[in-house]
Amino acid sequence: MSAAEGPLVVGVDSSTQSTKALVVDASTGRVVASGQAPHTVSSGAGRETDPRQWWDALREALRQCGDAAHEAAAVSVGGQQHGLVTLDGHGEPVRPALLWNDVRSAPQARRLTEELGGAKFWADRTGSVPAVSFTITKWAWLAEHEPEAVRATKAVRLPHDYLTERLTGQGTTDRGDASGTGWWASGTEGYDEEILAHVGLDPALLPRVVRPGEVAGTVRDGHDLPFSRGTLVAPGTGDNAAAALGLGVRPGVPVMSLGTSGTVYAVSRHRPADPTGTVAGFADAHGDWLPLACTLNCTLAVDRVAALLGLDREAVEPGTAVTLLPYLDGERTPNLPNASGLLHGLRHDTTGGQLLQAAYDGAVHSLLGALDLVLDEDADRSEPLLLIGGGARGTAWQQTVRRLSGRPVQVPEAKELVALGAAAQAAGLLTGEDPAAVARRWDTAAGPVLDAVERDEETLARIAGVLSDAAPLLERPTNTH
Ligand SMILES: Nc1ncnc2c1ncn2[C@@H]1O[C@H](COP(=O)(O)OP(=O)(O)O)[C@@H](O)[C@H]1O
Ligand SMILES: O=C(CO)[C@@H](O)[C@H](O)COP(=O)(O)O
Repeated sequence: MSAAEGPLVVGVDSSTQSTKALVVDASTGRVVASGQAPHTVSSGAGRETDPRQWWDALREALRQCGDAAHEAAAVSVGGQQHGLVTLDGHGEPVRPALLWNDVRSAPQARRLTEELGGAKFWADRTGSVPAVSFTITKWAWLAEHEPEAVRATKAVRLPHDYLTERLTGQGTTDRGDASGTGWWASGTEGYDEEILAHVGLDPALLPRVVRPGEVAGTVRDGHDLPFSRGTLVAPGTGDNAAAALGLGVRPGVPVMSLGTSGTVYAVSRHRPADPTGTVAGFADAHGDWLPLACTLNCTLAVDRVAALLGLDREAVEPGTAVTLLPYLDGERTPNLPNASGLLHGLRHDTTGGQLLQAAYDGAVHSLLGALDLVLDEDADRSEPLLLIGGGARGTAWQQTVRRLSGRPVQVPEAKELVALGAAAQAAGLLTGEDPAAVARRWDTAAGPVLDAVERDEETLARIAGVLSDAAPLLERPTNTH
């Protein structure tokens, strides 16, 4: 390995299934070392992870990076959005974190929306109508189901805040991740005291919101990570905002991420406020906005269908007339938290490969339905769709997105765009540059462009028809939720 040209920085992606760490040369963007370690998510009715697993996974991922991590001059943590981390007076978790894909708080999401002036009030005030993923719905669920846990809580954090605080000893967050809580007012860019009072959450329990470009703190003594005391710690952010930074996207460029969650988003200069709730009006980590739509069922759901069929995930076959709505975890886009998977149109001659293709089609249909809504009106519709996340490696995913979007699709060669975005934020702290400009200098979005093909309108219309006709079934709770 050749010597680095500039200082080294560390970028972390603590996402739902695993933690990834990259040591990056701040001058060139070259990844000098990397590591990855898994965490577990509970199954059954809820989705929970003990936050201490994230710390242990971070330690293991950094161990895999070897000596390079010791030399880092700055570090930044990107993390899965929305998770509710409740800490006691010693900074220890009161209980496991409730994750973004835990749908038990669906009644609380509905109730909160109604109690405080309806969907338009929420969209105007916070940028988003609270969906089942949002932190505020989880806090309301906890208050109702485990009041003793709420009483024991002395600090409320998001996943990336938890890790950053263990590094610095200070409770901080950033505008990107704060905008996914439901208690951050996007108009004033501060905590919304009326909303907090409504859910009985003392603002003193919340972290300080660090501004873009500001230092969150420095690495403290007494931790078990390979950083030196005094290493700069950047604000960090939610994983989607980190990936937007990591791609250096300019307003109007659409991104689709295929991971545990599926997301579509674009940077915008305008503060979003969609009262239908399809688009979440998040802030980005940069000072702009990140209108975004998110599905709960993406790579894990399609991989599950492949496993049930005993097929490799690439063993798709064309010509399907089957519709598979892969809502194995309930769904958020469309807003059907009680839904389960639904299959329609099965015939004697349907093959396993066609069923698998139907699962891909169903997952991608949900995301594409929201794509136009996250883009500003004046966005250039011929701009390639940037495809990222673990699923973007798969040919079946790439071809499905291409066929159903009718757009050119660009697949960046860089694999870990969330961790790269965090690294760009850390590098920006050292050099005083805009982190998105750092990422553009690193050329992180470079990769092959698959030309546009004619959009498969027939499949899109068939799926939309089944979705609409099956609405009462999809709204009905099943006995597993
Ligand atoms: N070569 C591949 N083809 C298709 N899917 C893949 C491939 N490699 C990984 N994946 C999928 O990527 C997912 C993990 O993506 P990732 O973006 O790391 O998830 P998350 O950030 O949500 O933890 C896995 O669920 C797996 O199904
Ligand atoms: O809830 C959302 C976005 O609103 C998810 O995108 C989470 O941020 C989880 O991300 P991954 O672990 O799938 O990357």
